[in-house]
Amino acid sequence: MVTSSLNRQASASPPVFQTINLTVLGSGAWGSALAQLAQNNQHSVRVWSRRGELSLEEAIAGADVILSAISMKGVAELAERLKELSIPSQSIIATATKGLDPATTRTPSQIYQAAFLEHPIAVLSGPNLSKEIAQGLPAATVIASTDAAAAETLQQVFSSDCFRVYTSPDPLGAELGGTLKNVVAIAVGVCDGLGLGSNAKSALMTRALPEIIRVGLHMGAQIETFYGLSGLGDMLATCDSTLSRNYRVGYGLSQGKALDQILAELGSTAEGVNTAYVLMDIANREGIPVPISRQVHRLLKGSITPREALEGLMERDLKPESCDLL
Ligand SMILES: NC(=O)C1=CN([C@@H]2O[C@H](COP(=O)(O)OP(=O)(O)OC[C@H]3O[C@@H](n4cnc5c(N)ncnc54)[C@H](OP(=O)(O)O)[C@@H]3O)[C@@H](O)[C@H]2O)C=CC1
Ligand SMILES: O=C(CO)COP(=O)(O)O
Repeated sequence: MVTSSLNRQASASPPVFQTINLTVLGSGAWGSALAQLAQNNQHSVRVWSRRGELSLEEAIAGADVILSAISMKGVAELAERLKELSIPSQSIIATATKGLDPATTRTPSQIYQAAFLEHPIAVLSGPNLSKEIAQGLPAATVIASTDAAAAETLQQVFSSDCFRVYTSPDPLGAELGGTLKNVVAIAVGVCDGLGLGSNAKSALMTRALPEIIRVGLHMGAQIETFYGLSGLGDMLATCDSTLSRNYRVGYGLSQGKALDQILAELGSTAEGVNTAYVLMDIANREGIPVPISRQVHRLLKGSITPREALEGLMERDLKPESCDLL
């Protein structure tokens, strides 16, 4: 197994990296783009999909890094299946999924950490619309882990002259920034679809950030992470792009389309829908104010119209702007 300490020569010399055996779980848009990035760096990459020919056991055999990039709905079951296989404790388990588990309200990294107490766990999260990455357009991301060596190993697996990878010690913060902004992207899609203008859009995103931070701090994340690439950065990318599936969900709702129809037309994962429901479970349970996400949740449930969602936000009690983060 390779760890970053093994990969590097003495500090005076330039780093020398070894080939890593990487298994990517999930051959969707994101899993495929990440596999390609690692392959471009000459790492040895296997991709597993539940519909593919490789068994899970075959796919992970000898892997230094196992990167899960499947939709949230499969994560808990996949973690259980992986637990049944004997994975050496040096193997890094990483996740690139942006979602929350409805049954436990856990993040993917929390699910993997609970299943693999001895393994280094890492999160890959950032402003990374997969289509742009697959086209080789420049981008940056964050690999976060409490195990610095694991984060550095993954940093070298994916870094290239068009993909700049930063490390962070806050996996939960990196993951929550990427996850919770999907709900905001739905709101912004509605805002654009209703033609509410740039002032409204800017206000929505800016007011959504303390909302995300409030939840993040409550769950144990670090505040500075939310001002970085995996927080603000990902919110800007997702809310500003028609490539975002979550944005397109909001846009479709603003045009009077039914949620089922929008999701069927998308044909791929829009995690913000499930996340809005789980987020409301957390916010209600813990008493965390999340007014924007609450309106998105009501809209997704069909309890209010897009216009009513907007009115609900504009008619709230007047208050100072100062960010009441806790
Ligand atoms: N696309 C993007 O730009 C980015 C996506 N992400 C996140 O990555 C995750 C995957 O997104 P993306 O690849 O785009 O989505 P896709 O819809 O393109 O692919 C989803 C993948 O998950 C697999 N999957 C779904 N359910 C299960 C299950 N129960 N068990 C095993 N595998 C399952 C699918 O397998 P099958 O094909 O067999 O259905 C498919 O490989 C999401 O959480 C998303 O938020 C994060 C950053 C960027
Ligand atoms: O997370 C993403 C960009 O960082 C992808 O956004 P969508 O899932 O909304 O397409």
